[in-house]
Amino acid sequence: MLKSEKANAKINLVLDVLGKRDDGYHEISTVFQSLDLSDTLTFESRSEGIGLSSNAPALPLNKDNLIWQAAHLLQSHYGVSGGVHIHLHKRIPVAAGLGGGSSDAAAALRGLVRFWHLPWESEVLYALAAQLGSDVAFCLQGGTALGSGRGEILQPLPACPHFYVVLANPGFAVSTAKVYQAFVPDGPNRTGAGGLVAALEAGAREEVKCGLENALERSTFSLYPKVRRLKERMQKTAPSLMCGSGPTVFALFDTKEDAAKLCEQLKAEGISAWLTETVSASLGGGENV
Ligand SMILES: C[C@@](CO)(OP(=O)(O)O)[C@H](O)COP(=O)(O)OP(=O)(O)OC[C@H]1O[C@@H](n2ccc(N)nc2=O)[C@H](O)[C@@H]1O
Ligand SMILES: Nc1ncnc2c1ncn2[C@@H]1O[C@H](COP(=O)(O)OP(=O)(O)O)[C@@H](O)[C@H]1O
Repeated sequence: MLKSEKANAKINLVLDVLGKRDDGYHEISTVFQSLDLSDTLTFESRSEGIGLSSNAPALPLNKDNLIWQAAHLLQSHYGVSGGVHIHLHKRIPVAAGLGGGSSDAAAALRGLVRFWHLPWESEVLYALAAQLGSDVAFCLQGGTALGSGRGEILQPLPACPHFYVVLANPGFAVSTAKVYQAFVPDGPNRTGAGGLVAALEAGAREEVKCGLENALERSTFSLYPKVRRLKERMQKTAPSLMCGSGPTVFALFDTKEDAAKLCEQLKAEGISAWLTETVSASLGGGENV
């Protein structure tokens, strides 16, 4: 029997960079939010090893793929003797600030726990997630959460009010490591995550829109001025922010009609755009197919 698992994209409603650590990572404070836009992983039994296939030609189908790494970590930790073939149906743009690779890795962990009939041991899974990448722990749970440390320490937050979300991508990939490297602190005047957390606690949707902030924008904008122009274009219509390390920009809408209108306008201007929406926790959507 084939089994499948959804891997949802994420955005950061706030991303504050607090400083550089001795291990080379940056200490951050971020509000993660899952989106409905997702990849799908399908699992099929095989006698040994880990096989990968995908509809995305540019992605590695070997140990460089985060799905392979997640499967390998789980197999080794629990001494699983059988193998698996995993097909990735990619819809989330790659290296776009939407956490696609991290979410695929988290979906591989969730899906393979069921597929191999392993126990759901949260401590083990979150430790494996943190080894795979800073965003993988959030992608394991999804919904709305406050991330600290390098992003892997999570605190639950009230679910974000529902928004339709337009994503626009300028058509090139951005290296997360390069963006963090280019980060220069901007002094003590940062708002940080506090305002947005308060807005979520009050369920105040207008305050959520006003609280959007991403400290990595300056680095990415200086490396890729086209991303700044894309944000300025979107900001004319709705509250907008760069996703993670970029270069995708998102805009928040109350109505599907208004979101669809911007999405169509962007496409008419030759910009890749998607219409999606925020989703609350309980990710996975695993099913037998
Ligand atoms: C910027 C964010 C915001 O959610 O997302 P993306 O733009 O990648 O989606 C994350 O912090 C990215 O997390 P993730 O993509 O998992 O990064 P990792 O694989 O752990 O790290 C890639 C590289 O980014 C840098 N890095 C990452 C996280 C962090 N807190 N500080 C860092 O300096 C390090 O140079 C690291 O080698
Ligand atoms: N399953 C995967 N899906 C996407 N990217 C992957 C995957 N496995 C490894 N990668 C690598 O991870 C890097 C970051 O991709 P991605 O997670 O999509 O972006 P971001 O970190 O900007 O959210 C890319 O360079 C890509 O080659």
